[in-house]
Amino acid sequence: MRGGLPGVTLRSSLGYTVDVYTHGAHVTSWKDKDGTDMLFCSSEACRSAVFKPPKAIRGGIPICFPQFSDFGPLGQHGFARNATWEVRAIDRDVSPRPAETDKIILRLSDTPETLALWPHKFTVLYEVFADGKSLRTSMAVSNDGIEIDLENDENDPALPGGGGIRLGGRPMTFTAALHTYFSVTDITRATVTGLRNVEYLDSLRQRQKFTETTDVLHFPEEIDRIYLNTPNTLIVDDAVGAKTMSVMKSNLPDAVVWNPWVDKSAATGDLGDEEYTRFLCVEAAAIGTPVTLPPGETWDCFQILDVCKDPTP
Ligand SMILES: O=P(O)(O)OC[C@H]1O[C@@H](O)[C@H](O)[C@@H](O)[C@@H]1O
Repeated sequence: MRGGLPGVTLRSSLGYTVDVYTHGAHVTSWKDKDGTDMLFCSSEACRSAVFKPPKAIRGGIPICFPQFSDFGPLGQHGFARNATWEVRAIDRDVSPRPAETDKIILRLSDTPETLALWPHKFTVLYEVFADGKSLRTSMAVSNDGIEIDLENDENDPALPGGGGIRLGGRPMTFTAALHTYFSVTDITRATVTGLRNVEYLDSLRQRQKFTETTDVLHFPEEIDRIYLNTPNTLIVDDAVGAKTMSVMKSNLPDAVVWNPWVDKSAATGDLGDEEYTRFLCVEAAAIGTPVTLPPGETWDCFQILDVCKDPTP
């Protein structure tokens, strides 16, 4: 694995491979059997790809949690992408249909460092699943802020009110995104379909709200938008390389569409000057309405990335 970091390569029954690192629970590639990557990852060749924790990896699927962008007091995109996650399970060909599934489950929970930044006890389980051509990533966030009131034991009939467990933790509120960098051959020829009539916040215009008028979105310039309450399936078309990918998302109502274009690429240390031409971020997200999770409860989401049309050889 790059940078000598710990990680695994998942393999699907159709010969697809998916690289996952414990640093950031970061998926960095999703390749077909011919080695074509559906995801972009900044290349070592152009002094980019910094695989040095705690810096987040540029490309693949960074996890933005518990904060998207600057929507709160934490650092940009929260701390999950900078943290080292624990491997909970690796499932290699153990299903009744051999070679049908190959997955890893990673876990992140509060530490003294996260509690100093974000005062909540939590667990995130993140599952990456290479299934045929598709790549499924799912996340379950639990609010572990439960306090058992030992003074109020339900087995003690002498206590007033019948006793019981008191949930003394506080609700926790967060925003999140699966910040997928799709690989495209030429950004000026790539498109995203499925956002017509969807309202968006334009991050390049003080996050003012607009409504998308076009069904097939093209990219002739920088874009940084948070589309709110989108359809659950969006299509990313590479056009030139002729590969077409879909994003199917659940419990992630929003979608960020981002490409930094010339000036911001040049100003981004871990991105080659020309690399903006080769990716398009479409990020399944929960931003417009932050998630508020009561103590003891769990919130789940997932995205399934699929190849609708194979790349031209
Ligand atoms: O450079 P970072 O922190 O990885 O963020 C990349 C981009 O991430 C996108 O999700 C944001 O909408 C952009 O505003 C931001 O520039």
